[in-house]
Amino acid sequence: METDTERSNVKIVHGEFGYVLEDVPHFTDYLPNLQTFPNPLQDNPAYSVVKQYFVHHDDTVPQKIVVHRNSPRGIHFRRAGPRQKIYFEADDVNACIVTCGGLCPGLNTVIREIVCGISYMYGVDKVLGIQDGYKGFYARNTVTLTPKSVNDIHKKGGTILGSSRGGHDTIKIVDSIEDRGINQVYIIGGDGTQKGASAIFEEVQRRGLKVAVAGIPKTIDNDIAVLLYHIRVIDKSFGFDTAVEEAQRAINAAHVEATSVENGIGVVKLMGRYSGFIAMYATLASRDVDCCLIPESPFYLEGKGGLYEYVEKRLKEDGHMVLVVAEGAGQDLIAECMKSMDNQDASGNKLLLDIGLWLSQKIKDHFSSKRNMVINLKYIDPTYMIRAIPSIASDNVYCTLLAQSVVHGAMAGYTGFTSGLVNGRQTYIPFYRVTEKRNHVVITDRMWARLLSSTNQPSFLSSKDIEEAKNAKDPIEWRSASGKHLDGGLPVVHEDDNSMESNKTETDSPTLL
Ligand SMILES: Nc1ncnc2c1ncn2[C@@H]1O[C@H](COP(=O)(O)OP(=O)(O)O)[C@@H](O)[C@H]1O
Ligand SMILES: O=P(O)(O)OC[C@H]1O[C@](O)(COP(=O)(O)O)[C@@H](O)[C@@H]1O
Ligand SMILES: [Mg+2]
Repeated sequence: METDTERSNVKIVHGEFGYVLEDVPHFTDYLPNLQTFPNPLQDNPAYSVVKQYFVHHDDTVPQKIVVHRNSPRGIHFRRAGPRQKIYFEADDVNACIVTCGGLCPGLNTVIREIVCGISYMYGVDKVLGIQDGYKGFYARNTVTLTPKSVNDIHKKGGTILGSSRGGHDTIKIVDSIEDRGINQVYIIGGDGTQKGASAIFEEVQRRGLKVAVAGIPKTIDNDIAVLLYHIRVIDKSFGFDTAVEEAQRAINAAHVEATSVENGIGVVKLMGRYSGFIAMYATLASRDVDCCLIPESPFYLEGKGGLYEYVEKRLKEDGHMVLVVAEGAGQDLIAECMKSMDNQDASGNKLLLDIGLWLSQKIKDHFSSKRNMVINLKYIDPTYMIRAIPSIASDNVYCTLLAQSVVHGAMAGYTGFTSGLVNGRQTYIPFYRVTEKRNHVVITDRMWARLLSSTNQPSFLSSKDIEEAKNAKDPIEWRSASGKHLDGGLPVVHEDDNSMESNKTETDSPTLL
């Protein structure tokens, strides 16, 4: 892995008492003597009562908010928001928006708010929608987006622009950007998309183009990492709250089914290829779940402390149970039973075997053949229903903040950045921080302990596992040390420095997500 000093476009500013600013690239880094313009917001009636129109050039947001008396001030990110000087005149802006990867509630809200924000705040009226993801740059027509055409789209699920996996061809994409005279590119997508955005930015910079490339992080799985020394930076991604809310309906149905019959078991599969955040938060929110299984925490079926034993205990005590399983959980167990296919989708993501169906069948077989018990198991797979709905109110507000922030950043000449919420403040984060690793539930962290104490389920960890997890250099990826790779079977790359520090800080991190 590239270190910070080897990376291009790394802008680190050091200050007193261990203050560090991880700054984002700006046009002026590679295009000197650009003309600037006064920000039209100062004449905008919406801002007329705001005491301070513009973000102070020195405003930064700390990544770490729990500090000790003598600890250094640590890493900061540039605060998002309108700047006094901007690098585009309204008539010169030719913006485009693209959505890539899997669906996520809130995509249309982000599109709407970029179009409305850039139009109402900056007077820009040329915004193109790129259809069907990255490949749309060179293989599809574009659509014109206006505040009128996007007015109601936040009420619909999905993305009005369409999306896709695969098809990222940096050269063809940047050729298309140049040919169309586009000078602001807004890219909405997950971890793969942000990697693609970073490649586009590098190529744009190499060609010396005055084109702002800005990302808006999207992931229903909450697996966009933005890790600094193993501490999560972005609080959460949009659509996540909606997904957790919608998952409650499936869990509730499973609970009703399970409580209505003798020895009822409700199994609900939720999305989460590599990260079990939706399953974890849906479980914590619901209180009807007796067991939550996620990719980060290994489990086993047979014997003492195993899943079968726990299911039997719950049935004997309560007469029913509800089990939530994230789609990436237990893949090592299925692979032992079935010939692993090792297939990938067009973007290179591993195609998973269906844990929900497999586990349901295993439980049925166990109780009928080995325990001679009659059970009634109902399996619910609401995964695509959850991500196809429009976003709920809190996510809509969040999408608006992300969209307006990203527009302010691009107008101010920042580029190669993703907008993100850090400790409740909107910030600009350099691409390389978003693309380094995936975000995972840290099972040595307090949040997973909270879940275990809420469901009262076994941890399924042996004392050897616990020791390994606690002593792992990287608490997020400890399973890889024991040969169980979370990230699609690929070896996980570790950051070697600061790992001891990370052990301490991650455990103390109060961040919910
Ligand atoms: N390492 C990469 N470099 C460039 N583009 C990538 C990379 N990984 C994924 N992409 C592109 O990003 C898009 C979305 O990626 P995908 O993994 O499907 O979804 P998501 O961004 O939601 O994780 C696809 O068009 C894919 O080709
Ligand atoms: O849309 P597909 O190709 O069926 O893939 C399903 C995957 O998409 C997701 O919903 C979102 O994944 P991305 O954020 O990587 O696009 C995952 O939870 C799920 O594993
Ligand atoms: Mg992804």
